[in-house]
Amino acid sequence: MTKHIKISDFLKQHLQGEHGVALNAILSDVVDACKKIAVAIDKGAVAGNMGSLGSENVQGEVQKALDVITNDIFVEACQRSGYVAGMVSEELVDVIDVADEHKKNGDYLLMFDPLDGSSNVNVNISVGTIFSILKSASKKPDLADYLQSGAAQICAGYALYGTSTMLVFTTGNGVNGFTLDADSNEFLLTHPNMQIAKETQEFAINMSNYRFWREPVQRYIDECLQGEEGDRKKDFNMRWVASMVAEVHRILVRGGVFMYPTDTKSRSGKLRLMYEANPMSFIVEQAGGASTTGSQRILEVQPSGIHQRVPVMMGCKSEIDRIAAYHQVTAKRK
Ligand SMILES: O=P(O)(O)OC[C@H]1O[C@](O)(COP(=O)(O)O)[C@@H](O)[C@@H]1O
Ligand SMILES: [Mg+2]
Ligand SMILES: [Mg+2]
Repeated sequence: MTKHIKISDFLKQHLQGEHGVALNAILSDVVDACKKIAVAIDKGAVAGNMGSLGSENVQGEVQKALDVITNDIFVEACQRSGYVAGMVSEELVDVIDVADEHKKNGDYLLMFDPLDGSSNVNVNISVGTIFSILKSASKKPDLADYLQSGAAQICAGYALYGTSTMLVFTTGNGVNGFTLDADSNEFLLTHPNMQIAKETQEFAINMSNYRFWREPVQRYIDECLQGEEGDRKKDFNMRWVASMVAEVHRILVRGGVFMYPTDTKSRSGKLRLMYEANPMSFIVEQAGGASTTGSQRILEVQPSGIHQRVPVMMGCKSEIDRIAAYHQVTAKRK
């Protein structure tokens, strides 16, 4: 059997330089949180974790019990290192100020979606956790410290609770994937230097929104559907898991594009910039892919709010360039 490197050894070996010590400590806490979340999800109905609560989150979405449980696990675990000054969670309206006694060297910010794809949780389909780390200008961050573009991220990653539990992350030096070994309860490096395939014949989009999309998105999908008989001269396959983490992971492993564009029902898009689109865009770009709103590289979007939404198209670079070009054609015509 191949001997895989443990994530703790990988962090020690690879995280050096300005942020090395802090990232090592923060990521160790993230690893711990994701292991605990995996257990909570795994226990499922046995622990009574699978229902909906009466409450709504900041996005007006009905909260599942696991949305709240996973949020609490993440917040609790990730203030231990002493390096995190504040956090933003999909599940909480306001920023989370980390108490002073936990802020030894706390000038890093952690944005996260504790449970991505939560509509899949009680039908036993893969879900995930997404996180992004920024450096704060101050140990007592104000709103402006949080509102940095995705290009400023120093680390981003996700955990996927699927057929295996995996942790995938980047610190701006490629993308590495680790699988949780149930025997040792350690994440082991199984997917070094993940790269997105240069060509693809697979797209992921919620087709039920077709009639609400703008013209460039309809054009791109129409051409995929025309297959061999159309301009693309090849057949395309489609997937839609409805968990962004699972879709992006599939794209890292076997290629493709993922799209949640703006449409006439949700004019700003559905996905959240700071803890969904930005971290996934950083990972996708680091794996050789691309990511756009249609008119702008996602990592260059200047946030105006911590829960801001954004249209998202990401994956295989040549396909994303094509989609962006279709948006330009429409924009020029106006
Ligand atoms: O149900 P829809 O409209 O297809 O949306 C699916 C999308 O919504 C999300 O589930 C949003 O994530 P949350 O579960 O964290 O709200 C994405 O993961 C996924 O791509
Ligand atoms: Mg999500
Ligand atoms: Mg969520």
